[in-house]
Amino acid sequence: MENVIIVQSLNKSYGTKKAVNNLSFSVKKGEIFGIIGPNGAGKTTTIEIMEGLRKKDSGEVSILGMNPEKDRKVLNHRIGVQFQATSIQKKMKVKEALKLFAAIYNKSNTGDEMLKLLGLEEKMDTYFDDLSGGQKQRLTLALATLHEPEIIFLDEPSMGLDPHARREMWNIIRSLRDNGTTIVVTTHYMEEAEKLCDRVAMIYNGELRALDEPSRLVEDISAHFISFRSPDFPLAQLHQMAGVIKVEHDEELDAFKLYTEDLQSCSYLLFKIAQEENYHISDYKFERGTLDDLFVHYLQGGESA
Ligand SMILES: Nc1ncnc2c1ncn2[C@@H]1O[C@H](COP(=O)(O)OP(=O)(O)OP(=O)(O)O)[C@@H](O)[C@H]1O
Repeated sequence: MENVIIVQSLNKSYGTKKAVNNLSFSVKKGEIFGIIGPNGAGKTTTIEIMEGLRKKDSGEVSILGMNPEKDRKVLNHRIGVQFQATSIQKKMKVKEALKLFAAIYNKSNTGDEMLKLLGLEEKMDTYFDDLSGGQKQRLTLALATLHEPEIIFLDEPSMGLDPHARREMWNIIRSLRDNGTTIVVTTHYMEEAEKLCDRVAMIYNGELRALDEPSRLVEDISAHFISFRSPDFPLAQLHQMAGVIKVEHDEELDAFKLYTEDLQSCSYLLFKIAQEENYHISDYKFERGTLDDLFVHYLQGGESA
């Protein structure tokens, strides 16, 4: 599949703070590409450089074969950027905001189909400030897509939305993708990354830590674990067990989590030791990790992908 975005060895510092550190990735046409990472990881800086809103220090960024710094005017008509709700005037009506953006993009229509999809038809005469959080987010999405861009950049699109509104937002984003639009989305909701994105890049301290389909990322060895309770299994013995990568222990609950490369042989060993030493095990289960687990693993371990 064709790459519509290529980022190569991107660097950006603010004074002595390195916000983006030698970052490289590419985005394929028609995918939902997630950029995930904790607060301050460099997500906004990266997305704003791609949008042409921020200057890079070094590296290459190609958006639809163009340079976002030099070709910004042309690119503005081919990419859509979802602005933060705070950048829209409170006393502007929905229809006025739509007209304004239509004028900016030289479009005569105000995205009627999109408005229907977003459920905003009834809200045309409502002031922006009187919309609910979900409606505001949907309006900013409508404004970003009015000119039918080929790529849409969304910075935390479901921030502040309740779970129902968040799912609605995901459906809208998926339908844009299904119509051939490429979507780049930053999020720090791991569930959003897992359920919405086709591929995710995990960044931390401005560096790429992992990049793959969410389901393949959680296939990562460290994302599998065994959980059980035991009042007497010595923690030190678990640490020494072959194949164990990490042990978590909740003393209050006598609960353990063993992260392992090999669930089967680790389980065999666990029960073998318990049998020989007469330790007690209960509530035993295998668990497949989620992106949340992987995220915590990378943050704690700090290993590179
Ligand atoms: N204009 C700026 N001046 C100085 N430092 C900045 C500026 N913008 C961002 N930073 C710093 O650069 C780092 C990366 O910030 P950035 O906003 O890109 O991260 P982020 O992953 O989007 O974080 P968040 O999820 O909190 O929005 C942070 O340490 C931040 O404090």
